[in-house]
Amino acid sequence: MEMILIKVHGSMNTFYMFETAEREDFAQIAVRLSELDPEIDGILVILPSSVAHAKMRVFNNDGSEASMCGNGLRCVARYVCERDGVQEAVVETMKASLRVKKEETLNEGIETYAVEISPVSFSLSSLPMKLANHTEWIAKPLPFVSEEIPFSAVAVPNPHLIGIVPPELQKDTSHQQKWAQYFNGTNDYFSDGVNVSYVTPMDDGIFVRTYERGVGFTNACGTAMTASALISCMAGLVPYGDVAVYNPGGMVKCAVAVEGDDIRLQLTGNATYLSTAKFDWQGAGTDSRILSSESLEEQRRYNEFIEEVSTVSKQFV
Ligand SMILES: N[C@H](CCC[C@H](N)C(=O)O)C(=O)O
Repeated sequence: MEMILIKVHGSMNTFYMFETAEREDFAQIAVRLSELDPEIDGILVILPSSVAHAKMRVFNNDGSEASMCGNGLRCVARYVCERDGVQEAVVETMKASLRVKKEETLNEGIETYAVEISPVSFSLSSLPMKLANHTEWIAKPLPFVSEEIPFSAVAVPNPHLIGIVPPELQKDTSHQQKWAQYFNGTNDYFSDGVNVSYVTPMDDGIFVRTYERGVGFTNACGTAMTASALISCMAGLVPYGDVAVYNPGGMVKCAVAVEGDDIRLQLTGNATYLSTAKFDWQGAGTDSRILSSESLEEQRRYNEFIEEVSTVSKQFV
């Protein structure tokens, strides 16, 4: 079966994206494509929806399905808005139908979209995370990991464990890698794994590096950056409102608003198309191949953008 794929990225978190009808083998397609193209972090599947303009399903490189993907949703938002000739749309995801909209470009020539990140829950059962005698864990060290790093557990709705760390733990990623690999293997705390982010306050925002469940270290994780912005506002590290979040793949803006129990999060950033590809899918266990691919020449502009913003994060990358 021949499929037309678009290779896309949000903050250099890179995926193959395609529109199709519901099928049972998306996990196997994700695994095969990640074998064929080591640059990708998963796949974004665009499906019909009875309640929204479209439905998005997300599969990590290891074939596991995620309930949300912030960087990916910006790319799906662009596809749906351009397909339907609209500036705003609604995209159905596993746990919620989310508002998306085209924004003024971050920089001319870079397509930019804003997406709602929701629902948000601090209840450990929503990750899930198991900690005896606790139902939440916010801004406290996990003594078995470190006495110095305040960790927070939050679902947006995919699961995130977020630590506020000094620059030294950004320059040397071995501490983050050790614990992220443990929490995504056989462990006593996260039965479904967890995305692990280390956050360091900067002059005008925060720097976030994420070890993603089902993938490993990525250039950026949209849900993680947004959750990290929320945690940083709650810790008083940055003011509520628009938070600049720097990452190895660039920079995004996360809008954080909290009124009582009402938490509203919005992620704004690029939605870049890298190339189109023809993929011959013959089913799992076969040697399905990418038959051809054609560059779309948008990356040059994004590289210039990274040059500008990476003056901040260059010290950590
Ligand atoms: N690895 C994540 C899914 C991808 C999310 C990330 N790419 C993002 O942009 O939010 C998980 O298993 O929850």
